[in-house]
Amino acid sequence: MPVSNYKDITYEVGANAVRITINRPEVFNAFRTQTVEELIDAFKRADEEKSVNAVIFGGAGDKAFCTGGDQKVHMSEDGLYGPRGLVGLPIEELQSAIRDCRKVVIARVQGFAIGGGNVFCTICDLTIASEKAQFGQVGPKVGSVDPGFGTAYLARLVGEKKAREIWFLCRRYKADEALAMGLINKVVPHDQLDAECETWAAEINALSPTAIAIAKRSFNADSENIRGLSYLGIAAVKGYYQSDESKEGVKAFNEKRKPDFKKFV
Ligand SMILES: CC(C)(COP(=O)(O)OP(=O)(O)OC[C@H]1O[C@@H](n2cnc3c(N)ncnc32)[C@H](O)[C@@H]1OP(=O)(O)O)[C@@H](O)C(=O)NCCC(=O)NCCSC(=O)CCC(=O)c1ccccc1C(=O)O
Repeated sequence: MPVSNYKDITYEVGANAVRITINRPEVFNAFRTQTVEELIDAFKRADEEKSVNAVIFGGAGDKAFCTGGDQKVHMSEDGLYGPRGLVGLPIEELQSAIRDCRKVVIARVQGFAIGGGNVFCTICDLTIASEKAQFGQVGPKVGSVDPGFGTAYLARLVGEKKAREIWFLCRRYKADEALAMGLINKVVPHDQLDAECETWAAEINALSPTAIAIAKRSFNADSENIRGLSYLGIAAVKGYYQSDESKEGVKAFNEKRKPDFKKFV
């Protein structure tokens, strides 16, 4: 797919990094099938980019990095997002593309990193956040769950107790709390976020690309079993998405009311 055909994202090659940006600020950079397809294409393209060692992955506008799956699109009869992948958008392929990309992927988080957006922060190699950023999971509140990297790998970053708290309470965490729990690498004043990301990318760009690629593969190897778990788990989520219990979560979010899950159990 040529870069000029991207509708939901932008792709730019800078001096120190490729910048991949979700460009759907009107829905807080939530993703739909098209967004995920374009992101897969972009991360594969970045993997081949010879001039830089890093990717800066962000979301357009000031409000959100990414708030996960687009809940307006998810209001479908069959409970799925569309025609591709296990749940109608190939999120499992995108998570793999980010991990398989030989560049250091830096999440640039200026606002909300919620749901699947929080999973992106978990998977990216590094995360740099503005002091205005907020992190959290909403899955069990809106009829969803990530049964792979968003849970099992999250526990490796923040520890089992904290990971369970994140999923079982669905609270929001400020940037300094995310830093303290090990979810992110650095918090900076809002207006210094881009400069900080660029500084990190420039440092990385001075290093050996092959050594970096081997180090990334080696880090990944130790948690590679989670990819298998993820594929099986997301296949199970497909069945859950088709249930009335899950559909109630999506409907309630869109109707701006509290969900009533108990009536479906
Ligand atoms: C981000 C919020 C906390 C912001 O709250 P607030 O400031 O009160 O603003 P709102 O009024 O709620 O939102 C403003 C505006 O934006 C729209 N919006 C926000 N997020 C979304 C979204 N994800 N989809 C569609 N639209 C969104 C909102 O509707 C408002 O628009 P109006 O037109 O003005 O009404 C809060 O908004 C929030 O919590 N958002 C998150 C919503 C959510 O449910 N996200 C999806 C979670 S589930 C998921 O991401 C799974 C996706 C997936 O593909 C997957 C599947 C299976 C396994 C794994 C995965 C995976 O890992 O991704």
